[in-house]
Amino acid sequence: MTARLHTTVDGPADAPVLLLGSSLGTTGAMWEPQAAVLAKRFRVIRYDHLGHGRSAVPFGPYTMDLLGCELLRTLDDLDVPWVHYAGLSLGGMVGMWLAAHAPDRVRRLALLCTSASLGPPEQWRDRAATVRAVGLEAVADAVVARWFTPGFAADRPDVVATHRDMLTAMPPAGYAASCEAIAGMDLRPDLARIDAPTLVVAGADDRATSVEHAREIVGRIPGARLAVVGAAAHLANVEQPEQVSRLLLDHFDERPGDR
Ligand SMILES: O=C(O)CC1=CCC(=O)O1
Repeated sequence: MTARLHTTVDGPADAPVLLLGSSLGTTGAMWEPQAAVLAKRFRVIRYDHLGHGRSAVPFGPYTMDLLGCELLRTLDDLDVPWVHYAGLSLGGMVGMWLAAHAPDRVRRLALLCTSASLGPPEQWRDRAATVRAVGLEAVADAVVARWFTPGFAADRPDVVATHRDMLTAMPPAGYAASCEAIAGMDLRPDLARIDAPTLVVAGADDRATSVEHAREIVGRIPGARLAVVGAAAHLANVEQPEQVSRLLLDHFDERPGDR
């Protein structure tokens, strides 16, 4: 089967690949605040999750295994043997899956505003049912309210509107099927197998995946480090672009002894 994920590529062809995975209800455009600065040092590949943006939208429900296998297939198609990987929220969940199930493909890992188990499952199944029945408008205000702090939302209504538009443009079937992947996810038993050096980043004001979720991941991945970004909600890379870019550049710098 050919890969079904839409990708965009920036940066030098001979630079190490940095693969960026985005949040539920967004596309690779979510990484716009980091793309140019990261592309000076890396070949930056952004992908849209299955069911999102310009990727294929097969029938759901999806699972983390499906999302992860689809990404592996995409790397095979692009002839990319290994990557550095940074993922936010759903992107981080897929990153944990990838680093645990295909350790030879992930050299260094950054997990932002994410969780290894984000219950209760019923809440995700309810959201999926609502979106299938009446579309994304029905959930958009509540979702976007968790993406940004109230102060940022008041200062930058333009940024909020751009991201809200991204969310409501999602194919409802793909968004709903992805909610079901989160409902069925428990990556906690996989985390001890991750051997890629890992940075976990939390937004201090993130109500979707709180600092406690980050601490749980740090506690289970050997050697993982935690960074908490102040004045940031769920889309911390959008709200605090410079801080997050700096954390990623520092973390993905090649170190002596890297595989
Ligand atoms: O959409 C939300 O409520 C927050 C979220 C959970 C996983 C993800 O990618 O976003």
